[in-house]
Amino acid sequence: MTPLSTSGDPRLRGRAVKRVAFDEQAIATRVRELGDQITASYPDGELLVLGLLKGSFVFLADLVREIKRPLHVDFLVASSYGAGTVSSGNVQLVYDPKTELAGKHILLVEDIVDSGRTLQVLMDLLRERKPASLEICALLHKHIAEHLSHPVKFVGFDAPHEFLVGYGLDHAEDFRHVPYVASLE
Ligand SMILES: O=P(O)(O)OC[C@H]1O[C@H](OP(=O)(O)OP(=O)(O)O)[C@H](O)[C@@H]1O
Ligand code: HPA
Ligand SMILES: [Mg+2]
Repeated sequence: MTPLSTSGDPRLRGRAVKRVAFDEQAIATRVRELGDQITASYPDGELLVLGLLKGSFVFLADLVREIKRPLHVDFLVASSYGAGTVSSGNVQLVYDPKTELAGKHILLVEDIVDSGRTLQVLMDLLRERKPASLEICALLHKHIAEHLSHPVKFVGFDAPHEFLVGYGLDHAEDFRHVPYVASLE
């Protein structure tokens, strides 16, 4: 972990950051590696990258620019944390993509896998749409999910067991625009 002075960062609303888990440079390097891995993994055919909002919006924007093959992008919106720091257990699908999924290679992009409840609900739903393949790419994985029926094929970083913010991740909607990933005091 990088000890870092973020006390003067005006994006933090005066909240103290306990530590920076992944800084901008580490994230950029890892996203480039993930892009290369994904580029090399897919055969011909239609690749649809499905971003899970809101949390994945920053990661998705960086990641797709590192995937060197044709692809389309669409989004899902799901929510279960609200203003809390633990899953409510109630995963609400707020927006369902209109794009046809049948016969396409679907890559679901997540910011973080924590309890795994979000992925469990969404993977069951997406599988029913008969894609040619269905895989997950997550920037962060806490490796505490007990009931994930589908392995996460592409993982950016193993994440510490702390509540993290930044690079798309929020606490009560704050901090999504912070360019590094940090844990809060
Ligand atoms: O593995 P889990 O315990 O289900 O947690 C992971 C999910 O929780 C967060 O979403 P949130 O409900 O906060 O919505 P958001 O993406 O709009 O912030 C996060 O962005 C992931 O999608
Ligand atoms: O650690 C986290 N931070 C932000 N959002 C989250 N959603 C699940 N886990 C987290
Ligand atoms: Mg959230």
